[in-house]
Amino acid sequence: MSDTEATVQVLRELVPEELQAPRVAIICGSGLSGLVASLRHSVLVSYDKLPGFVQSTVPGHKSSLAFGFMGSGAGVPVVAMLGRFHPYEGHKLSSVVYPVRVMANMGVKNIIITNAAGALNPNLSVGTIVVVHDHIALPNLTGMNPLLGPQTNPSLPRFLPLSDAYSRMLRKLVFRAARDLSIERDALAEGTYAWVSGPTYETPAEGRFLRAAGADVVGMSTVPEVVAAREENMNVLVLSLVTNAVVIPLGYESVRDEFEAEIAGTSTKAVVDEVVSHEEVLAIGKIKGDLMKSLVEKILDLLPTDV
Ligand SMILES: O=P(O)(O)O[C@@H]1C[C@H](O)[C@@H](CO)O1
Ligand SMILES: Nc1nc2[nH]cnc2c(=O)[nH]1
Repeated sequence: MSDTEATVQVLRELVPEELQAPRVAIICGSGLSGLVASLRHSVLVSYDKLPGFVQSTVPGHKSSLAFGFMGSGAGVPVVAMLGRFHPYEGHKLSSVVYPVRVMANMGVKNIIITNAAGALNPNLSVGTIVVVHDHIALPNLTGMNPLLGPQTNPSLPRFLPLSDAYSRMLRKLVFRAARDLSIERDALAEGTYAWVSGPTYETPAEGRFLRAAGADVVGMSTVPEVVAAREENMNVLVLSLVTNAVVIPLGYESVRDEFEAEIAGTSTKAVVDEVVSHEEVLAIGKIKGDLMKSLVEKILDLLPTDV
C-alpha cells in the first residue's frame, strides 16, 4: 500500500461515507479559511491524525482538513485544506504537496487553490482577485521542483508539460460566476503568479526583476501544489487575493539627493516608506474573504457535472 493510500484509509475511518468522495479540493490561503465557512454537514480532521501530514506553523493557517457540501441546493462535496504548508517553514517539498496527492487518491478531479499575494503590476489594487493563468517559478527552474527525484507513481508522466496548467474551463467559470453575482469588473483581473521561497518579502530590486520578467503578483506558495495537482491530472484553478503592493519604484534608494537637499535647505522627493507585514496580509484576507467565498460558492454551483 502506498503512503497516500494509507492516509486515505485513515480518512475513511474518520469521515462519514457520504463525504468520502469530494469532487473539488479547496486550499485556503493566508487568512482565507473563512472561504469554507458555509460548509454543510462538515467534518474536520486535524492534520495530526493523518500520517504524512505535517503541521502548518503560519498565523492565519489552521491545521485541519474540512469535508462537507458547499454551494446552493444539495451542494458539491468538497474537501478543504484549512491551512497549507510552505517550504519556508522547513517542510520538504514532498510534504508540501502530500495533501494534494492524498486528495487525488480520494478521487478529487478539480482543485481551487487560493493565496494572498503582493501586486507587482501597478494596475492591480489591493483587494483585487487575480485569476492566475500562468506562473514563473524561479525555484522550480533552479532545483526546487516538487517532482525532482524518483517518480512517485510510474503511471504518471515523467516530463510534465505545464503550458496548460491553469484550466481554461475553470478560469472562464470564474468570470461567469462574477457576472451572475454582479461583481464589478475591476474586482477581478487575470495574471501571472511568481513563486518565490520566502519568508522574506521582496526588495524593490527583486520586485522590479519579477515584474520585468512578466509576473503580475508574487507569493510564497501555490506553485508546488499546482505542479503536483497537474501531475495527478486535476483541473486547476488559482485565485490570488492582492493583499499589498510590492514597492518597486526606481530611484528612491538614493540618499545622496536627500542629503544634499537637506544641506541646501530645499525639499526632497517623497521617500517611499511602505513596509509590508503579514498582519496587513491577514487583514485584507478578512476584509475580502466574503467576496472570495461568494465567488467560490458560485463557481461550485456552475461546475459542470461531468468534471
Ligand atoms: O499561503 P499564502 O500563499 O496565502 O500566504 C502568503 C505567503 C506567505 O505565506 C504569507 C506572507 O504574508 O502570505
Ligand atoms: N512574496 C510575497 N508573498 C506575499 N504574500 C502576500 N504578500 C506578499 C508579497 O508581497 N510578497
